[in-house]
Amino acid sequence: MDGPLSPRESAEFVAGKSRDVSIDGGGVRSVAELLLAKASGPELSPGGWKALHELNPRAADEAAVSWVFVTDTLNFSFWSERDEHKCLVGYKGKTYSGYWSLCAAVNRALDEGIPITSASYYATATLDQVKHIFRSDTDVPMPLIEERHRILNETGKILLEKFQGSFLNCVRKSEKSAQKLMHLVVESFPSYRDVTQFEGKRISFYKRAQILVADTWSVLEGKGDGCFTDISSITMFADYRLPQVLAHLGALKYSKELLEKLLRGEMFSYGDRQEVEIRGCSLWCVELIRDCLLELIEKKGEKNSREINSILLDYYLWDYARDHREDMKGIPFHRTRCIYY
Ligand SMILES: Nc1nc2c(c(CN[C@H]3C=C[C@H](O)[C@@H]3O)cn2[C@@H]2O[C@H](COP(=O)(O)O)[C@@H](O)[C@H]2O)c(=O)[nH]1
Repeated sequence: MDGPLSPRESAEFVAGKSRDVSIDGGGVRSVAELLLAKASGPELSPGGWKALHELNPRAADEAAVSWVFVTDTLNFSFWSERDEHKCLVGYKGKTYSGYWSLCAAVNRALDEGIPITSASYYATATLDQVKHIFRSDTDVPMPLIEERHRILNETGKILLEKFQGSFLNCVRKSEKSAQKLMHLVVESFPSYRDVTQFEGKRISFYKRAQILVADTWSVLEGKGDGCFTDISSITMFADYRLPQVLAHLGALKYSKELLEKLLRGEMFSYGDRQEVEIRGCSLWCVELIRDCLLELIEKKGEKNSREINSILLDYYLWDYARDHREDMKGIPFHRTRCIYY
């Protein structure tokens, strides 16, 4: 059987048939103009991954790559039923929520001498050990902790069997191709298989596999084993924050019916038509924003020394969503509980 459409093909296909989500051309342009002002700044450069985020590894060695692998293996579903009542992790005097609570818990475990980034540890870690590592400072635990335990054991066992326990070995098998690495990850690790159906076609968004490739590129600073020749073929990562920020910025529009469902906080199942439309249109929207931004840079005559790609746009927009949480309160995010994003 043929594989699913690629994330980019899937997004174009979904956007072309979407009923409840649409992309606003004017909004796309205004986001591109917002990004143009940042095009030569640190936020839109690969170095921003380390410079702007204190929890990310400083090094570019095997341990740092292992850190990226374990965090991106668990990089899903942090939203809480009530935003004022959520999992929080205190680390080195700061309190972290959402995705950053995961990273803070990983760093806290390492400081406590727990080898959470070693496959030989997490392949057989018990549920109690995993609950301890990802413990919350509030009475709200990290969501899906049992699934996180199962995925850690499954992924650790496969990494030991197929790649001698080192994700860097998996990276090296990709021969510096981002696409080869993405497909090797999806073929090897079941929890990364973010694939569903839409209008009779098998489609993929591969959100965690793509962000894993992107974060590997970032932690290795685009050099050596991380010098992927086709890194710009990786698309944005179809999570639940990017749609929210794209709607907030006017680039994504929801039908009245869908907006009312979102505002009621209704749950969506992974693969529901409207959930797929939100993810697919968001992904396609960022592709259009990138195209528009590259045109604006061209027109400005600015020789853009660095290539702007969808990864850097995604990172920027995700960080923007974090920094503008208050302004975005009125724009809901879609609530799906799953292990894929
Ligand atoms: N599209 C996209 N989705 C991303 C990320 C990241 C973390 N990357 C950062 C790390 C280093 C880089 O510099 C990035 O700044 C997490 N997520 C997703 O968001 C959701 C969590 O959100 P909240 O509940 O607010 O913490 C959840 O689905 C998670 O999988 C990203 O970059 N892009």
